Amino acid sequence: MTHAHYQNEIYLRGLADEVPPFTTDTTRLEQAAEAAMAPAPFGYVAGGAGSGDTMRANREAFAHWRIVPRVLTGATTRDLSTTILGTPMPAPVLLAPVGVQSIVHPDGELATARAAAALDVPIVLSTASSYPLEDVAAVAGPRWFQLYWPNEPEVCASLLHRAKAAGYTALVVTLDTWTLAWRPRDLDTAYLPFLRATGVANAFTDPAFRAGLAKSPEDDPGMAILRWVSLFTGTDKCWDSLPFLREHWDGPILLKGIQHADDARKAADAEMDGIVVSNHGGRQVDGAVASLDALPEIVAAVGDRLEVLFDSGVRNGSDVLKALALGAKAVLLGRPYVYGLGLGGEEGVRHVIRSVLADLDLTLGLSGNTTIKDLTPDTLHRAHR
Ligand SMILES: Cc1cc2nc3c(=O)[nH]c(=O)nc-3n(C[C@H](O)[C@H](O)[C@H](O)COP(=O)(O)O)c2cc1C
Ligand SMILES: O=C(O)C(=O)c1ccccc1
Repeated sequence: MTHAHYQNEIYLRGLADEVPPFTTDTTRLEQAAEAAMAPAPFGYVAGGAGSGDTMRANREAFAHWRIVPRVLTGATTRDLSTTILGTPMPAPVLLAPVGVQSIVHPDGELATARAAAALDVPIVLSTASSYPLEDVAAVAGPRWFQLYWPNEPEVCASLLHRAKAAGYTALVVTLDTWTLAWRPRDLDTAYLPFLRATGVANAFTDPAFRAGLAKSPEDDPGMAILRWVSLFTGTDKCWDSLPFLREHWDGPILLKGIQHADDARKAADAEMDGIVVSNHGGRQVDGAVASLDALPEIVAAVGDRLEVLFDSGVRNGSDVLKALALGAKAVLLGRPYVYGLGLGGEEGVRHVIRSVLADLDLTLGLSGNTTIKDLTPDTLHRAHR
C-alpha cells in the first residue's frame, strides 16, 4: 500500500459515508491527541524548552515560505522514492528518534516499528527506547539507530555493536541533548519519564552497562537508572572524539542537532556522512533559531559534501515539500507520529505516515512537480507573513 493508494482508500471511505478513524489534517493531531492521552505524557510530548518560543518559531518559519504552483507540467504520476546513505525509501521521510514511547502507548516503539515497516518507511530508534533494540529490530523494516553518546567507552561500544548486529544500518548521533533543557511543563507536573523504567531497556539489557553496576538492575533499579542518566549528562566530547565512533561503527554516521553552518562544515571536515539540521523540536534551547531558517545557509555550506536531513516543525506534505525545496534530502517526522501512536497505536502511526505521504504526493503533483529532484528554492516564494 503506497501513498497514492491511501488517498484512494480515504476517498472510497468518503463515498461510503464512512469517516476515517483519525483526522486527515496532520497539523491538528496535537489537539486530537490531547483529548485522547493522559495529561502528563501528552505534556511531555507536546512541550518544549522554556516558554515554547522556538517550538512556535519552528512552525512560523514554514508559513514564511509559500509554494508557487506550476501548471501543464504533466505531473499526473509522481515518484517520491529516494535512497539515502544506502537505504532505499518510498519517500524522503523517516521517523525521528523519540524515546520512552511506552508512556504514549503500551506497545511503544514496537507499534511504531510495525507501522513503519508495513510502509517501508525507515525508523530511527532512540537510545532511550522503552523496548530493547533487538526486540524492535525483530518487527522493524528499514532501521537506523540514534545514539545518545554515553560517557563510558565500553558502554558506547557495546550499544554500537548490538545495534549493528541487530541490522540497524546507519548511526544518528544526537549532539544537542547532552543534558535535558529547562522544560517547565514537565517540571511543574514532576513528570520525568527518563528517570523511570520507561527509557532504560537498552541499558538494562546491555552487558557492559550491567558489568559496571555493584548490584544488578533487577536488585536495585533506582541505582541503575541514576547511573544510566549520569552516563548521558554532561559530556567531555569534542570534534576530536568522532574517530571513536568510526572505529566502532561500520556504516554511515550522521550528526543530529546541527544549526550553524560552521558546525556543518566541521561535520564534513570530520568526514561524517550526513547531518540532521534540527533543534530537537524546540525542546532544548528556548529562543533558538527556527530550524527551517537555519537550513538554507547550511545547505549552501555543505550540501555537496554530505547528506543534509531536516527536522523540527514538519507537520504535513507542504512542510516536507518546503524543506526539500530548501535543500534537505529527506525529513524526519517527530511529534505527529507520536500523536498517532497515542490516538491509535500501530494503526494510528500508520494513518499518520500514510496521510503525510499522500498529502506530499498530491501537493508535489499539484504544484507541477514529478519527482523530488524537481524541487528547488525557485519552487518557493518568500512571503512577509
Ligand atoms: C517526546 C519526544 C522524545 C524525543 N526523544 C528523542 C530521542 O530520544 N533522541 C533524539 O535524538 N531526539 C529525540 N526527540 C527529538 C526528535 O527526534 C525530533 O528532533 C523532533 O521531535 C522534531 O521536532 P517535531 O516534533 O516538531 O517535528 C524527541 C522528541 C520528542 C517530541
Ligand atoms: O525528551 C527528549 O527530547 C529526549 O530527547 C529524551 C531524552 C531522554 C530520554 C527520552 C527522551
